[in-house]
Amino acid sequence: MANYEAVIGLEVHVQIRTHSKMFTRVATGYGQPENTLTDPTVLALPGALPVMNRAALDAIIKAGLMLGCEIAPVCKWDRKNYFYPDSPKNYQISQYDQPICLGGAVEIELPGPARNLMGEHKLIPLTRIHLEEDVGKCSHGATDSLVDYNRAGTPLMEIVSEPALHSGEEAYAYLTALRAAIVQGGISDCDMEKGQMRCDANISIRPVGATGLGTKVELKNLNSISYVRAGIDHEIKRQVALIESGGTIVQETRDYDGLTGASQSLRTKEMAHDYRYFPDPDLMPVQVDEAWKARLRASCPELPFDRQRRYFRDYELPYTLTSVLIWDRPLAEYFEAAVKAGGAAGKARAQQIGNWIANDLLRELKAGGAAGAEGTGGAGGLALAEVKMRPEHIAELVELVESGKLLGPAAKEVFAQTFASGEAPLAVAERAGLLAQPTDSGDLEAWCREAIANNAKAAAEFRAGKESAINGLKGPVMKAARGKANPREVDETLRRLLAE
Ligand SMILES: Nc1ncnc2c1ncn2[C@@H]1O[C@H](COP(=O)(O)OP(=O)(O)OP(=O)(O)O)[C@@H](O)[C@H]1O
Ligand SMILES: [Mg+2]
Ligand SMILES: [Mg+2]
Repeated sequence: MANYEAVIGLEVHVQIRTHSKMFTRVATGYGQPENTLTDPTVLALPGALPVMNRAALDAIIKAGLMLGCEIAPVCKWDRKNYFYPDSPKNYQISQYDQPICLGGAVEIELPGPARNLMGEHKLIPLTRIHLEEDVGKCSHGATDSLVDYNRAGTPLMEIVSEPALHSGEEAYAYLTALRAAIVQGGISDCDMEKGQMRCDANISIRPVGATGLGTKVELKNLNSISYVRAGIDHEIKRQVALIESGGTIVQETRDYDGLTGASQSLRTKEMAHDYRYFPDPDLMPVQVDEAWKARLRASCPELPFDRQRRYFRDYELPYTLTSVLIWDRPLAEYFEAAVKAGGAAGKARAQQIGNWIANDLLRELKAGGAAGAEGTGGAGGLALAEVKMRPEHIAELVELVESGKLLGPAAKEVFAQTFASGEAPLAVAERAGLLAQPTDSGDLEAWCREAIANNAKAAAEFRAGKESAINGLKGPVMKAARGKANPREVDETLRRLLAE
């Protein structure tokens, strides 16, 4: 293994979330009764003609702009000819030599040395992104086969990477980042279980130091990001073992079974299709002008890693907290709304605000039963939009804690009640008697003087410059106050008396 380097390029197919199909107005959908989402165009009845779906074009241009692609001023449609029952037209409309998006890159993060440390970032260059139509679905029985055309004609974008990945781990990071960008851009939900995102991995190996490319093997049917990682690592080992035992790699397509961890050949190069691409005479080329691009550019959200850099810079958030927030756009926007609601103090308290969201709010969301939020592995459970606790409530809660009006356990209780009812934190705390008792300043001063007198050593240490020695005095004061004193007032009073 040490003598070989793996080279991997990924082809990722993503179904664009549109109401209607790519070239006709019949609805798209999943889980409907078989062959109900069809019409003469989908079924390729004689005389039916395709009409482009502008929403699908908008979505792919947006994806291209988010990933830094060049948007071709003119692109065209080609027929990819092959016969298989899942494509009733006998060809698939795709884009061959003039795709709509060229170049671009996906920024990835590899696992860090520890969970709380950021890993290495890399830019994985893209070759192209083009638009095509999805095919139907065949189910093969023992003696017969059935075909369902509901999926046929769904807008599908194919994102092709350069052969620039080198391990299953890198492919995993690439798919994670790509999926987040597409989901956060509102282009697709990328649910792999529903086939909304599918990945083929092209894998070759070469001696370390070589620059040419080895013979590639294409792995198909990788239906989860973890299976892609496992399938690639398995294929790299298989190729190295084959070469080391004196064999040669044949160009072929293999099927990797994520459950058994084994792969088998589906077809070799000799059986590869000759697609006889030619321009589709029924469709005009597409011209994308500056105004069209500008309109979509304005709708592009910030990419997760750009958001993370902004959180480091503006709020000095710790890495672990940012990596909870950035992968789920509604969650990140909720956090930013809470910081904003905190006004001038919000920015300084961004970390406390983030902690309540990442720990307490997410725990409640996950425990909730409603439909998933964004599907990026973030919130899950209850959707953020349905939550009664609003961002301003988090800001108010943090303000109460920071000003010493709410102590730890009481703050948790207020959180639980606000989450359940949507009643504002201050109102909850007042009604339930959870506010820290305003201590009589005379009492507080007396307790503090007593604590200083009874703990002369700690007092002397503090006066000599040992900052932490003050904690040794707070305990006795709190005890005298039966835990009800405002910690900030205790701190201030002790400091004032110690400075006398
Ligand atoms: N020798 C190689 N080793 C690893 N990856 C490769 C190699 N050669 C090409 N690739 C990668 O394989 C992928 C080829 O995808 P592309 O869609 O261009 O062609 P294809 O697989 O022949 O077409 P189809 O869409 O019909 O499957 C790209 O991601 C590319 O980076
Ligand atoms: Mg391809
Ligand atoms: Mg391919």
